[in-house]
Amino acid sequence: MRIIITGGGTGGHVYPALAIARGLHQARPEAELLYIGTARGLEADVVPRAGLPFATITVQGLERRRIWKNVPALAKIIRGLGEAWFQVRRFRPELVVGTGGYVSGPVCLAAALQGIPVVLHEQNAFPGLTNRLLATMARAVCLTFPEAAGRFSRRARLVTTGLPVRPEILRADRSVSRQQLGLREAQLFIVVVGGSQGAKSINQAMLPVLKELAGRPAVSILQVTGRRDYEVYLQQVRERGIDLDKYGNITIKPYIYDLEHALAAADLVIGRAGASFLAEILARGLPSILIPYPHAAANHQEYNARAVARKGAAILILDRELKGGRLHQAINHLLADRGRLQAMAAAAVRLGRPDALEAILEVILAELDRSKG
Ligand SMILES: CC(=O)N[C@H]1[C@@H](OP(=O)(O)OP(=O)(O)OC[C@H]2O[C@@H](n3ccc(=O)[nH]c3=O)[C@H](O)[C@@H]2O)O[C@H](CO)[C@@H](O)[C@@H]1O
Repeated sequence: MRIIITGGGTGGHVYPALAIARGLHQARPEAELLYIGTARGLEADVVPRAGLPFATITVQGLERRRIWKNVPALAKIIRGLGEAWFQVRRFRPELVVGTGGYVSGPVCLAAALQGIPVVLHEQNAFPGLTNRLLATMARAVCLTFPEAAGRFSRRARLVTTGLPVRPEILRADRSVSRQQLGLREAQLFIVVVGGSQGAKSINQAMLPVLKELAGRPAVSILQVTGRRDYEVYLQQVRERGIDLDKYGNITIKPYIYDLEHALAAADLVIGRAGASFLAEILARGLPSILIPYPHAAANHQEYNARAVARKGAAILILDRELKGGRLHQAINHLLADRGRLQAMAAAAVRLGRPDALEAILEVILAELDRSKG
């Protein structure tokens, strides 16, 4: 059995693709996999590292608003399609899985035109352009958020599966993690993560919160600032007279590699609304305050956050509202209303899809069986 996986550019497309590749490898150890990406995207680094055979094609992004601007790039688009056509012909896969990003466009199109079944995965509540264009050619589109459905053609076959979360996040044990982090039973643990790059605006909005909660025995805070802002932020914390060593209930870090322990121990999460991060906190049933990154493509993080907030699992604050002290208010509100926090956690449990990978594999394997039969 041969399967092509494609998707790339950023981690948001590459990591779900890798998770699906690993799942397929486990479910069908005999399957031969080939990952097709670009030489410039993150996939060129992480896919070979993960030990997967990797091939590249040339791609050219499409201009979304001014369609005529794509004309000069036409030669490159045609070249990419030719390369994709050749790779698909040569490998002769039984199925192609696309997780979005420009590169998956020509690969999935070439496969569909050669009569090879295609299954797509969409990570966001506002679907990406490539997946929207490919949807009707695909046998199935696996959605993370059911809210994305309205943006696809009615002819597309949509299945809500969720987004695969790394196994460490699902496995981490709450009491072990709390013990490791030195948290007391009754202490409310707040984890603040501004996305993998950090978020300056969230850091700034946290300063008055840290000032108020420093030394409060009932609360502990872990704040991840992002590497870029870390040193400057520590300086700002000191300037506010917050002595981290003296109080001991606030920890500030530039980045954490073992986020699974922090999430396993957490009672409340504050963060951006990237699809992976949301899938992680929902899979752990965590209530959250979400502040979508306002410059994400098509403002998709706001759509993600709204989908979660509408179901009662999160409080949504827009980045531009941070200056007015909304974050501080929301935190105080939740600290005073544990019932609300519990209700939000229950809503998060209902939304979480710890079985997302299995659900996606089920769709893929059913398509493989169908095309054989
Ligand atoms: C800025 C932007 O456009 N981001 C997009 C990108 O997200 P991208 O994948 O970059 O970011 P996400 O927020 O979805 O995930 C961040 C990842 O970093 C990890 N982490 C973060 C901080 C830390 O200290 N340690 C750590 O391990 C988190 O566990 C998570 O797995 O693709 C996603 C899927 O298309 C989109 O939904 C996001 O909006």
